[in-house]
Amino acid sequence: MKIGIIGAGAIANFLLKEINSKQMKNLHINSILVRDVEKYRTLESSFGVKLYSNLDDFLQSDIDIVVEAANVQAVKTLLPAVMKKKDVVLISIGALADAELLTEISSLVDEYNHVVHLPSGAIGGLDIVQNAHALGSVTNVTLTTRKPASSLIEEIITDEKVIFAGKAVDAIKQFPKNMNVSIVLALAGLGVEKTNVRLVADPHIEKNIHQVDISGDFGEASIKITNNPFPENPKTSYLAAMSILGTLQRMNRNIRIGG
Ligand SMILES: NC(=O)C1=CN([C@@H]2O[C@H](COP(=O)(O)OP(=O)(O)OC[C@H]3O[C@@H](n4cnc5c(N)ncnc54)[C@H](O)[C@@H]3O)[C@@H](O)[C@H]2O)C=CC1
Ligand SMILES: O=C([O-])CC(=O)C(=O)O
Repeated sequence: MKIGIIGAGAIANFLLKEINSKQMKNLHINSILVRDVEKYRTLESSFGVKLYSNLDDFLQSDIDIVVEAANVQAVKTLLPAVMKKKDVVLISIGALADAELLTEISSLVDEYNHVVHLPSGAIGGLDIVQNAHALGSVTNVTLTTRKPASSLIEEIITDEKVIFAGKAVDAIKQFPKNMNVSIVLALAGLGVEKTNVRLVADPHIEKNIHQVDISGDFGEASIKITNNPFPENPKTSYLAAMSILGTLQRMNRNIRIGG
C-alpha cells in the first residue's frame, strides 16, 4: 500500500523510520504534504519520499491512502478535499467534534465511498465501548487523563491540578493537542456531549496516563494506559503513533481480531 502523509512532525518521522527505513512489508510512504518544502527537504534523501506543498499535487501523486499526522486545524481545512480522492487515516480525530464537519464527512463517505479510519491512538477500550453500546445501553463513559504538568501548563505547580472537567466537546476546544483521545472515545459511544473528561496536570509523573471508565447494561470496565511519551514531542504518546502503524498493517489482513 502506497501512503501519503500530511505533516512531518514526531508521528510522521516515526512512520518514516518504521515503514521506509525498515522496509516494512506491504507498506511504503511515497509522498508527504508539508507547508514549507525547503524546511523538510532532507526527508527526500533520507527516506526516499517526495515532498509537496500543494494538496492537489499531493493527492495526484502515487499514493493509495492518506495518513493525517498534523493537527486538528489541518483536518478541518483539508479533510473534505482528501476524502473525494482517497481513503484516510486520521489521528487528529478531535476535528470530528465539530458537528458540521462530521455531517459533511458522513455525506462525503456516502458520495465518494472512501473509508475514514480512526485509530485508537493513545487509549484502549474502544472495542468495549462500541460493543457495549450496540444496544444503546452504555450509561457512562469517563476519560481521566494525567499528563506531566510541564507538557500542559506553564505555571510551576507542586500538587496535581485538574485543568479541565466537563464534556469531550469542550475538552478538545481547549486542548486540541491533548484531547483527541476523548473524541475517538466519544464517537465510539455516547457522543461528544455525553462523554465526560477530566484532564489533570501532574508534576510528579513523566508518562501520559489515560484511564477509561465505562458502565452500562453489560457491567463495568476500567482500563488504564500508562503511555511512554515521544521524546521529540512529550504531549504525544508513543502508542498513538503505533496505533497508526497497527491500523495500516491490519488493512492487509483478512482475519480481523476484535471486530
Ligand atoms: N488520537 C490520538 O491519540 C493522538 C492524536 N494526536 C494528534 O496528532 C497530531 C500530530 O502529533 P505529532 O506528530 O506528535 O505533532 P507534531 O507537532 O510533532 O507534528 C505535527 C506536524 O504537522 C505539521 N502541520 C500542521 N499543519 C499542517 C498542514 N496544514 N499541512 C501540513 N503539515 C502541517 C506541523 O508543522 C508539524 O510539523 C497532534 O497535533 C494531535 O492532533 C497526538 C497524540 C495522540
Ligand atoms: O498522546 C496522548 O496521550 C493523547 C493526546 O495527545 C491526544 O489525544 O491528543
